[in-house]
Amino acid sequence: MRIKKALTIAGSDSGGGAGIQADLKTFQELGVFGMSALTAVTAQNTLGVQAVFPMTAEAVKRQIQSVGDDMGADAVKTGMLFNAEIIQTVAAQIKLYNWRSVVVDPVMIAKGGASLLQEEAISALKSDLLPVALVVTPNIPEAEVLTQLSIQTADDKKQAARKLAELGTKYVLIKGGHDEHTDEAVDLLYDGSEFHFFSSKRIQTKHTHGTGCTFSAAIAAGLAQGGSVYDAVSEAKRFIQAAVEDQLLIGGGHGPTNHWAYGRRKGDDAQ
Ligand SMILES: Nc1ncnc2c1ncn2[C@@H]1O[C@H](COP(=O)(O)OP(=O)(O)O)[C@@H](O)[C@H]1O
Ligand SMILES: Cc1ncc(COP(=O)(O)OP(=O)(O)O)c(N)n1
Repeated sequence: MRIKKALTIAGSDSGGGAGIQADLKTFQELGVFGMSALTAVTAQNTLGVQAVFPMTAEAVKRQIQSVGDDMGADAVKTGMLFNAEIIQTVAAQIKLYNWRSVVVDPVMIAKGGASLLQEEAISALKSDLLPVALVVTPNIPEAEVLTQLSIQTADDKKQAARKLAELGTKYVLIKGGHDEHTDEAVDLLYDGSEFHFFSSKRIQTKHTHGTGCTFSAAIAAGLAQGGSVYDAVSEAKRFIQAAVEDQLLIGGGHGPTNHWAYGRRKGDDAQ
């Protein structure tokens, strides 16, 4: 049996809801062997981020090389990268190993407001990382920062997606989790010529910690298994919907999503 493998390059969330922990749980649930290169350690729980300890760029590079030189990766996703030096190192390694199925989740700010990316690193994200991405998955505030556009309407999302595609990424997926005035959670995928909307019922809950990490990891898992971007996003949308719907109710703040829910539902459907 040749199992497919995915590498996450991201930060650690001690609370287990976001970051590397969410990514590895998602890979596991979707039948993909998960590997990791840690960019930062955060002391974090459902109440917020209490501290951030970045790794050196050299430490990040060495982890990626250990995976790349021996095991290889069928897909890669990036999450919290924290500073420009780490971003430049990660982009260079992606090029070196000629990894093509690359999902970039441009993580900037955690739900509680803590900064997970230094402001001066945004230009490196645009100039170095987005050109090597197959898919970039900003939420609305991240898309606004990256494009300097205000995003209120579906047309604004389309304009922002076009502008992001000009930076070199092949597919742009603008997530609608922050669009809280609608009853739906609508994500927009742009493939360079056409727009596709992925819509689901918005769940009224505060337990959405790690939705972005989980969603982008699920897309990477689909790509690792050889699926198209459209199919990977479709399945990731079903995965995140189930994970938000079947609440775990852990912690006193924004609790983590349920990474088991999708697999359990599929198991139930098969019976
Ligand atoms: N309350 C919700 N109900 C259903 N889906 C949601 C909800 N919140 C977020 N999502 C979905 O989770 C995914 C991640 O979106 P988002 O929360 O915008 O990302 P981030 O965590 O990066 O801010 C998207 O597919 C979005 O539509
Ligand atoms: C270590 C780490 N990485 C990323 C995030 C942000 O995760 P995200 O999925 O965007 O979820 P919220 O922070 O919005 O809940 C994080 N918090 N920690």
